Amino acid sequence: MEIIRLSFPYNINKEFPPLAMALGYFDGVHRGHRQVILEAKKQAENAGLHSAVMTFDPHPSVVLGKGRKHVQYITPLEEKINIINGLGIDFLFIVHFSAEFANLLPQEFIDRYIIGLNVHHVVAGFDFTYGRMGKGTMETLPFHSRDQFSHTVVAKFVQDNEKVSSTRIRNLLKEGKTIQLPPLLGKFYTTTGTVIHGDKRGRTIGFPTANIDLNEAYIVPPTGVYAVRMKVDHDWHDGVCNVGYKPTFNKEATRLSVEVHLFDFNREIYGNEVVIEWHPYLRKEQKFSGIEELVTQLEKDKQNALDYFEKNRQSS
Ligand SMILES: Cc1cc2nc3c(=O)[nH]c(=O)nc-3n(C[C@H](O)[C@H](O)[C@H](O)COP(=O)(O)O)c2cc1C
Ligand SMILES: Nc1ncnc2c1ncn2[C@@H]1O[C@H](COP(=O)(O)OP(=O)(O)OP(=O)(O)O)[C@@H](O)[C@H]1O
Repeated sequence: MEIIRLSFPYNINKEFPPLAMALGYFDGVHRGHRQVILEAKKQAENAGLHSAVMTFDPHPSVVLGKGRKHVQYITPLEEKINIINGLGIDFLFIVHFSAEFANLLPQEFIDRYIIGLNVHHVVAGFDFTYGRMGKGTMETLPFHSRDQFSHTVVAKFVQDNEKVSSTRIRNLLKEGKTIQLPPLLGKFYTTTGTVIHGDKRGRTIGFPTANIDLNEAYIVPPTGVYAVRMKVDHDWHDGVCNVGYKPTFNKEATRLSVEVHLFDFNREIYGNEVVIEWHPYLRKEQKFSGIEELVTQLEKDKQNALDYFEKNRQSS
């Protein structure tokens, strides 16, 4: 897949082959997004075009929102690129979303970013909008096309009678409902991070943990205990994760910690890049009266997670 970064105004001398292009922000590249992207791929195959996706970075809320500088994503740009690449797309256009770009008239956007890039077929979802204030819609697209391209509107993809959307997924994540995500996202939610040094208390209580410095571009699930899988090098391991402030030991909530206890693991992995895959939320983080009480609960957490993984291995 060839990646082309565009800003406003863009200045590239390259000529592109005729393209069938999917348009959208695509945070999460969820199952609704996949309908759109795979439709562009299908249209390209049927009409002898090259397949393309146009996405935007950063999130429009950074530019249009209330002074927000840092947005957290379901899939930060790097992961979005990897997933779209995995779908077998030929060209990925990443448009820098700036105030100037957002201010383009719908016709200007179409002339420069669609017709100007040799797009012969556009694919977008029923609710896609373009141009200043989102004034361009799938209804206005034929008019703005100047007969230079055809288009396909992808119908609403729903789950439980509700549109699958990035907003819905973000809201579930923020409520810790990680187990409800796979039917929407098409996979479990994952985040990347680096293993850092912790207080080294875990190993003394029989629960060694890997402390993870999460890549801050990801949305962090809320505090609490989760069943997780963690990828170390190329292997996945089952475990339990605590997101929180360890109130049993810390008087004040200082820095949020994310620590993972893996069941079948005793290697030194400081500095490793890992991936955490988030399975069900198990319970709230609590302040225990002492180590003994904490350890009793950790044993229960471990058993609950083991039961969950065992059950799911049987059913899959
Ligand atoms: C599955 C799991 C659940 C945990 N739950 C709590 C909790 O409810 N309250 C708490 O204070 N600490 C909790 N912890 C954090 C432990 O206190 C912590 O792992 C231990 O103090 C070791 O910390 P260290 O790795 O910084 O040395 C939990 C840790 C794990 C792995
Ligand atoms: N459930 C869906 N069914 C069909 N098309 C969809 C669906 N969700 C998004 N799309 C389309 O995919 C493209 C990318 O959409 P966008 O990035 O705005 O995602 P979204 O999930 O609708 O996000 P948000 O919740 O932020 O509105 C657009 O063309 C949009 O119309």
